[in-house]
Amino acid sequence: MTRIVIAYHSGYGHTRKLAEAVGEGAAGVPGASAQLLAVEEIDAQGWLALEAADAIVFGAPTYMGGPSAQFKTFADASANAWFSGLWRDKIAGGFTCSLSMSGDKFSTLTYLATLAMQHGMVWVGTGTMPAQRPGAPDEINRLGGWYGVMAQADNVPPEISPPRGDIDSALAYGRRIAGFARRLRG
Ligand SMILES: Cc1cc2nc3c(=O)[nH]c(=O)nc-3n(C[C@H](O)[C@H](O)[C@H](O)COP(=O)(O)O)c2cc1C
Repeated sequence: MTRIVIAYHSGYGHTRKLAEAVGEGAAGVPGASAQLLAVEEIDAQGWLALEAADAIVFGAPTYMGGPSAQFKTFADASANAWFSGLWRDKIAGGFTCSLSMSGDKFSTLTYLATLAMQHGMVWVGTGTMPAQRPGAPDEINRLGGWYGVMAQADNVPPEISPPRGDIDSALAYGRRIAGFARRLRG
């Protein structure tokens, strides 16, 4: 079984919707399993799950132009795994959600990729074609993100926003990550 762990923080539930979709997409690939890990609650079991993973997908909301402080606390704590090379050669990816269409989401994604590179992981982008109608709420990759999944949520409950297109983007990304993990890690 190829193991995909989605290590995410979500303050108000919007990024969690993406985490769930990435997990659903990944778990739908034959031979793959997915586990969601809320990084602000991580314990010894959680660190072991990350160590055993074939792929880790990082998710954080964009707060003040970067990943949330809770995610950064987790990233800093991952220095222990870094010292021993525990995440080396694992597949990696990332996603973020913010209020504005841009909102400096790219800054968050580049940070997540940098974290993966520091750990010696292999980053996988979305590989998605641009939306036919950019910005349309039901379109996959409506915001044109290739580094990782970009989502936008209005200031409403997560059941309403981010819209279908962003959820579908996260589903497709989960499938892509699991596919790579299957091929490269077995
Ligand atoms: C402290 C804070 C900082 C934020 N900074 C940004 C920002 O830089 N860009 C943006 O577009 N939205 C920003 N937002 C809005 C959030 O990114 C947005 O509400 C997102 O959907 C929250 O995701 P979550 O529910 O997973 O926490 C900020 C929200 C908070 C609470």
